[in-house]
Amino acid sequence: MAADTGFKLTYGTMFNPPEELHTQFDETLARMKTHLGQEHAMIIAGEERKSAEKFENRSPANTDLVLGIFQKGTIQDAQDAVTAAKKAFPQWSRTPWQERVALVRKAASLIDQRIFEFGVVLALEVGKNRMEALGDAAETADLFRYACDQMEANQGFVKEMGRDPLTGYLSTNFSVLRPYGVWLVISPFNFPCALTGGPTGAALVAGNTVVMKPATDTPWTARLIAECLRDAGVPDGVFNYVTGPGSTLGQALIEHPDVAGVTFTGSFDVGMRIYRDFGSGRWVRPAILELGGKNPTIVTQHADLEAAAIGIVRSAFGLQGQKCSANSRVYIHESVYDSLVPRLVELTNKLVVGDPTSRSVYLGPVVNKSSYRDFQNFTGQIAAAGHFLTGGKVLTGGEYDKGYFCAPTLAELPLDHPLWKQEMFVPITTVAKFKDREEAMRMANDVDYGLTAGFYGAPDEVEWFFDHIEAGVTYANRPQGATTGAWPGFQPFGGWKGSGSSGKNAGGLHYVQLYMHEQIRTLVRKI
Ligand SMILES: NC(=O)c1ccc[n+]([C@@H]2O[C@H](COP(=O)([O-])OP(=O)(O)OC[C@H]3O[C@@H](n4cnc5c(N)ncnc54)[C@H](O)[C@@H]3O)[C@@H](O)[C@H]2O)c1
Ligand SMILES: N[C@@H](CCC=O)C(=O)O
Repeated sequence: MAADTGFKLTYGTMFNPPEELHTQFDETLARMKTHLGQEHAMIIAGEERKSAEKFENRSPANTDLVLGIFQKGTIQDAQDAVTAAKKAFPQWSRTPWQERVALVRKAASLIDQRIFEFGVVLALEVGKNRMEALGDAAETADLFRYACDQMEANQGFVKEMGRDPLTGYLSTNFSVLRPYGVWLVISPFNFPCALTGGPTGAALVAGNTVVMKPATDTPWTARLIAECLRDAGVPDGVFNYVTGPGSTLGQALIEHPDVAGVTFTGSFDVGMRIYRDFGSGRWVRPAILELGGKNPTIVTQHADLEAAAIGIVRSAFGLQGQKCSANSRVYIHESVYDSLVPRLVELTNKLVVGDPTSRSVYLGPVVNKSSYRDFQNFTGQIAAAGHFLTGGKVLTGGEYDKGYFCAPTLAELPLDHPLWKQEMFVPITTVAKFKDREEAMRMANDVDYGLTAGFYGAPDEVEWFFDHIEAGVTYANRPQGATTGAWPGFQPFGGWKGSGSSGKNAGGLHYVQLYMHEQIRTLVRKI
């Protein structure tokens, strides 16, 4: 991104982008706004596929605005997509891994070339602010490249093992990682680029063929990924893009016996159901599940409170609290509570809420009416049991009346309230004080989730935090985000406990291997 400026966009660097990036975003937005509302087909076996029923993709910032018309894919479409992927598998899996790497790298470059188009689509259909939107697209290209780098660093995962200590024979052994077959990728609305593209890139590089199904709220971003793969020259049928409801199309894909593996990213409840349904096949198949979070931050009396305040507010309210990594619980040492909380409130009150494509806006709308109602329900519960430090209301009047806008909300709540353990996925964060850090750690770990966690304290407290916290991605003393903002190759992303099934993080050293099973090849020759 903006190579001539030397700027590398990550979620850590996105707060100070070069001016050129804004200019290009604005130009692309103006151009794209003139032809919204077009119809987009699915792609099955390399062909554009339309279905009888359609659905509208509307902007959550302005529900009058129809962004595009998408296909309500049927069970037949699901079957056709799996058939196409199955047919393409033998040739793709036998394509030398170096050629697969070259094609996926080319697709990554095409994402880079279209990055502002991706950014505009992500801002319009998800409601991401422009930097979050561009970040999601840039992360996707880097996830593609990271999977390619891993294939190369491991020479395609063909490794010679020990030779058997036999007399009169030469017995060689090789470990070879090989693809499974048809891989299903089901993605959530909140990172429709990285969480559709990341698993797809890894699955393809490994030699699987793919069926990708995005969330109903975010079909457009996934269509752009499909176009980049197609335009890079990935053969017909190797990837297939279908759109439609999870409960029908998604379920049909999960139940299809020819699907060899799945990566599902989404809520705990849907993920666990998929895990059980997928487990009812004829044999055990790999299911990579990336699920929800209830991410804590602990602030001790030795913390840099300004760094803590900035990091917490960024992670609590970035993307309207709709990140699996969002900082939804904050535990603060009682001696610094009265210093830190007013600063959290002050920074929260400065956040601009509005049209996510506007440069000054930090919080766009929540994604749909259901999330808007969730916010009203949760704030109702908080009003009854605790109290708001700031926020607590949906926003109305003017442009707010057309979309799903909510005030970023900080609240105090009794520690035995169920909302301390439930993922809310809206811009609400609860804060509480603690007396000693062991108590804070107990509370931090006392949830079913274990995705990300943050800590602010003295350097000699940091190892204690890392050693005791139960989470897959952990950050200490980080103003760029207390619990959010992982980047491939820097902070591979994945969860423990109810937050993830594989124990290996995306964009990391052990990820692409999840898309392959091992074959040991022993060859004996008499000598
Ligand atoms: N751990 C992670 O890396 C990670 C990342 C992003 C989001 N998430 C989680 O995702 C959730 C938010 O996303 P969401 O609201 O889109 O999640 P969701 O669970 O409602 O939906 C996720 C996907 O599953 C599909 N789906 C729904 N029912 C299905 C079924 N029966 N069969 C097959 N597919 C089905 C949906 O259409 C969508 O594509 C949050 O819980 C968040 O924490 C986790
Ligand atoms: N990878 C993102 C979160 C993705 C989940 O929603 C982060 O690190 O903040």
